[in-house]
Amino acid sequence: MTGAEGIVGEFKSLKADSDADVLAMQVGDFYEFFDDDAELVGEELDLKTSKKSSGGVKYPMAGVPVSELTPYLKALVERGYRVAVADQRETESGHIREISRVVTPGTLLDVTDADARYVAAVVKDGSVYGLAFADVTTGQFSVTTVSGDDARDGTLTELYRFDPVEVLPGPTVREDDDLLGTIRERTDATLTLHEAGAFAPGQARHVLKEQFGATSLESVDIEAAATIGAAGAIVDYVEETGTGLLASITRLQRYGDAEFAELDSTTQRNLELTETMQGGVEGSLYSVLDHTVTSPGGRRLKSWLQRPRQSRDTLDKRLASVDALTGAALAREELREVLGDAYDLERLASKATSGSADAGDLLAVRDTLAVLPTVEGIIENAPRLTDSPLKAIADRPNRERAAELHDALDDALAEDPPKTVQEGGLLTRGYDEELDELIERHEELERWFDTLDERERRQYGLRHVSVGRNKTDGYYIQIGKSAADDAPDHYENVKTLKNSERFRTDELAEREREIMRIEERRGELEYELFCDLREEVADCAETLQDVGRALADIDVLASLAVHAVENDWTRPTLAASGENIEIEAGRHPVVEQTTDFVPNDLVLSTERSFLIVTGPNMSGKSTYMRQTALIVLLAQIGSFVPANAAQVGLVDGIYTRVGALDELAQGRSTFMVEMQELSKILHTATDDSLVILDEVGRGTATYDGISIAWAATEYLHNEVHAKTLFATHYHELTTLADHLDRVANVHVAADERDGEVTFLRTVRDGPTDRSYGIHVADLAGVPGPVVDRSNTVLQRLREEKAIEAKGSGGRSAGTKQVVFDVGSGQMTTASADGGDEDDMAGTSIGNDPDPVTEEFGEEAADVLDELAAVDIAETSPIELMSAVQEWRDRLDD
Ligand SMILES: Nc1ncnc2c1ncn2[C@@H]1O[C@H](COP(=O)(O)OP(=O)(O)OP(=O)(O)O)[C@@H](O)[C@H]1O
Repeated sequence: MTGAEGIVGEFKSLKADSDADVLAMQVGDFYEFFDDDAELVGEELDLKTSKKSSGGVKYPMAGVPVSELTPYLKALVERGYRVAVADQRETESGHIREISRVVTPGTLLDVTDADARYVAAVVKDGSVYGLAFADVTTGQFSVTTVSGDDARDGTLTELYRFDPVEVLPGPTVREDDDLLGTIRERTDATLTLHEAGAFAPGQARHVLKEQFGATSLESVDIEAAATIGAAGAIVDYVEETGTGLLASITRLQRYGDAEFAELDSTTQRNLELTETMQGGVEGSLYSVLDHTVTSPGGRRLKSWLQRPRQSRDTLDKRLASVDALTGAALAREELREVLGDAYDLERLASKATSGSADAGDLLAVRDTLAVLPTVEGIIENAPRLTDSPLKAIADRPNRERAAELHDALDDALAEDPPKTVQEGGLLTRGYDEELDELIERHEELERWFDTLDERERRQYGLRHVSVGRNKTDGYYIQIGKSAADDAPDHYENVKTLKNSERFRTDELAEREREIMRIEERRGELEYELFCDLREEVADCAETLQDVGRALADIDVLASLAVHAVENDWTRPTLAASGENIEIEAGRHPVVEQTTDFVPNDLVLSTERSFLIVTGPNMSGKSTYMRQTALIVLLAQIGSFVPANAAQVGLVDGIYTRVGALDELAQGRSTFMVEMQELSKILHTATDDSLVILDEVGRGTATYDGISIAWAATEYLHNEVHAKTLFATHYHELTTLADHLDRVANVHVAADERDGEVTFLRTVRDGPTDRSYGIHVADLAGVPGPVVDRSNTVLQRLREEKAIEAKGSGGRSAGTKQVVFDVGSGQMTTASADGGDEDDMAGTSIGNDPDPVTEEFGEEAADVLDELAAVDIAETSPIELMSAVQEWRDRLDD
């Protein structure tokens, strides 16, 4: 087949056999795109397209030189396309073209950004979800199983955390439009429908055994079929792309709930861990905390922040290392300087295993391997560091193997190798005997050519003579026009130029043949030797990953130490779950960077586990609550914390409910989101969790809001027992402290003098004595009549309703039945001796209903009875509203 149509036909049939969006087909020295693909590439990459016409049909066509394909591939894949590459191979009967690989977002190796690039698989098996995440650029491969009531949410949280670039949904996930839609919404990932059979547990198990070996698969002990399916599908997929990346995936890591403290995607966003609510990195906790000097270090710090730990042992080790590093300033700075020379070893290992590493990459491997012993030396020379767990981190990798590989690379590689690997110049003298001979002979021949003009001049008395070489003419002797007639007879004229003539001789031709033969052989041999060397590096992938991870850990720990020293942070004391959280002079790690921060104390204990935080707008309630969450989180990644002293009873999860900024864009009402988040917290938090609620109930009518906030407080206090901070402007809620054992009030103080409010930023015990809402409106310049009218309306509203508070679950004998009268601001209580909830509900308010009947009549007494019988926790706000409306109507009659 020749001509455009033949090639286009071949292109189309190869394309039809692949499931790629775009095909790049090699035709000689170019990769060509034809037809629709040419148009797409032309448009997306601004590549010039031309028309090839054949047999009356015109085909759009675009091409890039073979050596320049990579950046185009990368650009296409980053725009979400799957690109198949068909290479041309010479055979005895001509050339054939075959698809050699399919590059996809999750299998793109040539990346420059520091972030991890995960391809994820999600499999659903009834209510159990299996998840697998592979970063082919570093060989990281993690799997987990999510089950239980909130499995779906948990799955989405994991996806949010890993933020994959490509997701392979399993067959049942594909049928779940809702889930698929949410995955699309939550990640920017390309969804790829990989062959359904690959997700089947039997086939998946087989593939995993092939990849990791039967024993290591057993030791990882994955039980859920869904998880096996997800892990197997990824391995199968990566293999199918043909990119040779599979070899970099050397270890299967399973992680489970118990290891990490729960930190759902909402909380990660609310606490602005790795990006701010507005979406930028600047201003996030990560941006403030990051002093790492390598990109793997930065990646590691980010993942620590997203995955706080629960294991005291792990955390104590990290803290001890940070502690040692804070006290060894000189060694710490030396370490950071040396680490600065380290490259991204995990990524380099992947490049080696996929066969795409060039000589520069192998030099980077060598140089990074050299960092390890230097790091060890620094640790050994600093007694504080030697005695810390840092030593064990540096000792973790197989150092002997790493040293051997380093030496092998050092012996082999030339110091300044070319970018391409097929032109020679990659390896040093003394590495290979044959190569040395070739190089020597080559240099001899070069010398012969270099001195040829001089010899010819001398021998034949020639003038204006020089020797040159170019691609078309090869070597030649050039004589200026004026002297060209003097050329000896055996000179064969090969070209006439304007001012000169070019000649060749038999001897020159013979030497030229030899030098070309040598050059070809040298290129081949160097390439072979280089490939062997690259193989050797690939065989050490696991060691390289270990070294890379150890260096990244040390980088993060040193970074945490730097931040602690520069910001006067302190080492927290970790205590068992359930123990107190006590913070002395705590600060907000991000706000303190830009503000003259007023530190505050906090105690959350078993006796005082629920704090209602009140205070005017802008006084610092949110900041106080967030700093508490962040201090706990920092302690649970093994970092020092912004406080004078801190004891952290480890938590099993941090849950937050604060304002939702971006949900409206996703078509859900703000209030709906608020309630969904609250619901999730009430369902999942435990007595070992930390819960932060910021103005829950604000998104709806005031009394609906108060009712919900009231009931949620009771539920968290009575049922969940989580350590909770709840900021509210409903200062009616502050009375709960008098009646729920573990609830206490704190407020952020403000000073009001001569109509001027000064924010003191100091947190004090007790509730605020008054609401400043209208006052703040006044300060903000709201017109006087509106402010005055607001005050009148507020008074009127206060005369309207009464709310009932339940005691500690109503279970224990002698609990109090509490009624808060919003109008008077008074609480009345009634004993519910030994009764269960129903008995209690039946108890009427006040000690004696008769005076009510006497003064207001029977209807009023009935209404009060009904009011007392309402179970707030079980009644929807709407029902409550209509009941109140009905009571009012009855009392008005
Ligand atoms: N302890 C502190 N020291 C210094 N500045 C603080 C402190 N706490 C808060 N601030 C500053 O006050 C500003 C307002 O704080 P924050 O948002 O926490 O108030 P808030 O009481 O939650 O307000 P609102 O009720 O309106 O949501 C913050 O942006 C911060 O700059």
